[in-house]
Amino acid sequence: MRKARIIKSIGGLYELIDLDSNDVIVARPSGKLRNVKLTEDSSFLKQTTKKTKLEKTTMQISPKVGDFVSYDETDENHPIQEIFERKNELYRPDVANVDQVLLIFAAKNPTFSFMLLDQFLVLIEQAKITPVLIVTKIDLVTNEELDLLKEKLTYYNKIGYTIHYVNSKQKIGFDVLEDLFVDKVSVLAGQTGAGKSTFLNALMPNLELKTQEISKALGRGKHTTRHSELFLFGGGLVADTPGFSKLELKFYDKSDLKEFFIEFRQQNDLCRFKNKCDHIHEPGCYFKTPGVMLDSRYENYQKLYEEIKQQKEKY
Ligand SMILES: Nc1nc2c(ncn2[C@@H]2O[C@H](COP(=O)(O)OP(=O)(O)OP(=O)(O)O)[C@@H](O)[C@H]2O)c(=O)[nH]1
Ligand SMILES: [Zn+2]
Repeated sequence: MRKARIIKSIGGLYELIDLDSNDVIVARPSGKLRNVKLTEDSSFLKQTTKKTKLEKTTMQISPKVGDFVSYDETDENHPIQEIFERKNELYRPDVANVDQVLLIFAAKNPTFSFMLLDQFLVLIEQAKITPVLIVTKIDLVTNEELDLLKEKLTYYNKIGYTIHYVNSKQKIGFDVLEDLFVDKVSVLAGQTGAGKSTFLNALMPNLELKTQEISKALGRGKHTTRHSELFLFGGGLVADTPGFSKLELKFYDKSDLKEFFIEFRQQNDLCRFKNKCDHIHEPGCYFKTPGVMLDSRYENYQKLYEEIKQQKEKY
């Protein structure tokens, strides 16, 4: 039995990369595949069996792109035997075990929106993936405007997010990005026109991806199915379609939102109400102290909280 990762699924067949040899293998799922062990902390399990007591459970899932699997190398069909536990999974694109979402945001054209950023971050945190913010088109703003933007974004550095600033046209800011993709599965996200494909193109000379593959890599091909694919890129893998195109926040309870604003999680002990606090109306809540949170970030939290509350009241 050998270990591999699925990079493509085509009509019941799978393309795998063998983890030891790096060979590309074509495989079928085997009849035995039905039983897959998922452990307690699998997000998949949590969603489906929220209220029941979680035990090591056996259930049927089908292989998908990004999955780590074992396959039988002695059989010519290379049947997939087992799918290993997923650390996370996305549905659009349909990829498991994503390491990072590269959030592509333009400094200008389209206008930088902090609300959009905070919404993206909630969704990415909810999916248990690491976001990396790439601010593109820094050549389109004045130095003063860029400094102002950077100053605000320092807050996001402070709470633990990585940010890079680039001009993809003149390839400025790319020297530190050489290892960005190495050994990772990446999904790009960002508004239309934010500069996703130009960014990948600017990385291309070092990373040897052909132009054709880039347009394919960003879903410019004729995708009629929901199939997805991972491309070798920069020593790692990149999903063929951008993620999080729909920015719909789904929450059962408004109190769940605070889990995905990471500063609440990190500094929870500083709020004297601890877990009982939604950091909204509670007088004396630490996070309402001026200067603790970036103003726009706290306001966006309040707005999103209200939105969830109102959605719920409709039903
Ligand atoms: N000046 C400048 N223009 C840029 C930069 N990055 C991208 N652009 C331009 O912005 C426009 C949109 O860039 P794309 O790379 O096509 O954006 P995208 O995110 O792939 O867009 P969609 O495919 O619609 O999702 C193009 O005209 C690019 O030339 C940059 O760093 N500086
Ligand atoms: Zn509080």
